[in-house]
Amino acid sequence: MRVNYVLGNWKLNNQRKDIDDWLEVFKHTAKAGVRVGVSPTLGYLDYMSGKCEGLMVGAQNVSEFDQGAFTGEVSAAMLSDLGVSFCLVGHSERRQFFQETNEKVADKVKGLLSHEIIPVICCGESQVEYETGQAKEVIGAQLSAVFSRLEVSQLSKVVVAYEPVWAIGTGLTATPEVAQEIHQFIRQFAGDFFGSVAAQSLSILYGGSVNEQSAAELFAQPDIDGGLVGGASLKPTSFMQIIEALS
Ligand SMILES: O=C[C@H](O)COP(=O)(O)O
Repeated sequence: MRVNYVLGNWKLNNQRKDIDDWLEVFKHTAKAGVRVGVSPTLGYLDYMSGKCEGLMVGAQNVSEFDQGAFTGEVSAAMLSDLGVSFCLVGHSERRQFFQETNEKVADKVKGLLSHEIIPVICCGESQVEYETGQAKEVIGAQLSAVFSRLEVSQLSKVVVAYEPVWAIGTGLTATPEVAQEIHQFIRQFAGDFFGSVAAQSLSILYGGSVNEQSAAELFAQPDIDGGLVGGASLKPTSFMQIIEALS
């Protein structure tokens, strides 16, 4: 049985007062097999830690380096020291604006695993790649860089998030059928590397304009194991309804 996740990505939003207001409203009752978390910006990780029972705190990025003269970076060891449970890697905004390559993503995943932080490996195609039928090829290249450096025993310790770039922040959610087709492809692709039994243990989340209206139908798909939620996670009531949709 796979673990299901609903993870919020607050991106470059929410200062202390906003976090206090969010936590005031957000209520969460733990459900078996479901993990819930949010990722504030780096500066507020410590502030968020331990503020809400059953709510994991995650980071949005990590350095591929352990330590040294790398101004402005934060290592996996430091995230672990701050009590971080999961960390996004390879988010399309980092690939697009911060030159995060497939190889860097693979290095980051290795570093996070060595500190027992769950890497949430983001992948997904651009609009042009989607329209020209290249989605699977692009996602395959993104994931093979990571999978080729993992042991089979590590597959259940990572999470993959499929986030079509054209659906992020646009209000254009992929249809449940389109999302399911790609999730099924990702699971088969993992199976080619690690075997089909191991691939069944891989949690694959969908991200891209998930909201309280679209969540239930997406999460009902057999290979969709929850969501990575951006904009809607900033509103605690919406985020709670999205969590409720995962039953
Ligand atoms: O990490 C989250 C994704 O970028 C999705 O963002 P969104 O829900 O605002 O489209």
